[in-house]
Amino acid sequence: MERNKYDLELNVAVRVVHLVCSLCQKVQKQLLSTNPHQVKSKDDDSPVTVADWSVQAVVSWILSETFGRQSISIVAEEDVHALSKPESANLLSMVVNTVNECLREAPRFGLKSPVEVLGTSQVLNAIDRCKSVGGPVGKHWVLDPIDGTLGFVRGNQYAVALALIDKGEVVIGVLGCPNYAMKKNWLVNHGQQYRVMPELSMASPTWMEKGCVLYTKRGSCEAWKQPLVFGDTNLVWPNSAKLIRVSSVEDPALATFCEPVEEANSNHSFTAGLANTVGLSKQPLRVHSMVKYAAIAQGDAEIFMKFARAGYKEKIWDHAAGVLLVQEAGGVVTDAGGHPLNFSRGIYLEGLDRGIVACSGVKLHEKLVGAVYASWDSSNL
Ligand SMILES: Nc1ncnc2c1ncn2[C@@H]1O[C@H](COP(=O)(O)OS(=O)(=O)O)[C@@H](OP(=O)(O)O)[C@H]1O
Ligand SMILES: [Mg+2]
Repeated sequence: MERNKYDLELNVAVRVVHLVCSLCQKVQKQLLSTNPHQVKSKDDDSPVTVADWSVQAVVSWILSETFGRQSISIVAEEDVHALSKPESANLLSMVVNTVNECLREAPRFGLKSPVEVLGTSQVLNAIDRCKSVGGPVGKHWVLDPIDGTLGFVRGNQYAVALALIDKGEVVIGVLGCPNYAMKKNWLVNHGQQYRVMPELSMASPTWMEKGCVLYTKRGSCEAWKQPLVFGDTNLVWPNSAKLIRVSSVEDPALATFCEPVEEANSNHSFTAGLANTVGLSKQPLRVHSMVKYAAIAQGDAEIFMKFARAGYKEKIWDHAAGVLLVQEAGGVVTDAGGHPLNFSRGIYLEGLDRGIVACSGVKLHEKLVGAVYASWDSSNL
């Protein structure tokens, strides 16, 4: 690949993810301290919040202004259906305010603010513009505005995930992880601490001072991590970017394996069986969102496995950014049959064989895929 190809796209994507991470932190703090009405249920009963819609509106507006509203293609998780209902009027006005507050801060992140405050219809249009269905031709931005919404409303881990697909391949991956500090024990402990001592945690000046943005470009064999910026600080490139790399642990007994928190999203007993077969001896690290991919990319964990129930189709926005980050940081990600994930077939990972196995190295990966072959027929999946 040409050396500077996608540099502009990557630069804008990293900046906008920083910008919306600051939005998310503010909304999560408010949500936990005061306002449960900011959470709404979607038709499938999963939660969606002011932050999901606001992040989508901000990212859509910035990308459209930068790359051209007419030509841009964005595939994103949220639609305007629930937000446009008459009973959602308050929520909609909160979203419009949140979007404008956030966009006012854009220059601090090296991005353009709108000349005038955005009105309700402009915000709804920005959210609604993200209805592209992707595919094998052309460029498509792929956004999960809040991945791990359950984690977000619980005061725990979540991620903002932005990727660019070109001709069916993921070429840029950016993951904002506002609650992922520099140490992996935050992954396990911080949600509990937050719930046990909410006032203390929020009063602490260091409470907000955590979180990072990871990013990479296809073929670079490099992945980077920047800390979030706080207060009135400007984002000045390269913002203390550090190279990240997967762990070199190959011994299953020393490996940490991550999986979804909710049994409904991945079969915990099947993965426990695989863990036993290959000799993983640590308890699984159950973490919400694509932070699981982030943990592998930066060497805090070695394995991520997800086996959804039969019939569930994985969506591209839940994986694109994280998969590229793990791969460019030196890891391996495939479906459970050992085949690469296919991001060229629309909004779903069509043809996915059983589940997803992401590892820091080939040896662990081979063992796990082999264990799936050996145990699948006797499982009830
Ligand atoms: N039934 C079912 N099976 C498998 N996967 C599902 C299912 N329902 C939802 N999802 C998708 O899983 C995303 C959340 O994944 P997590 O790993 O964060 O799950 S968990 O909260 O830790 O259990 C979640 O992403 P967000 O909606 O962005 O949070 C969904 O896209
Ligand atoms: Mg998601």
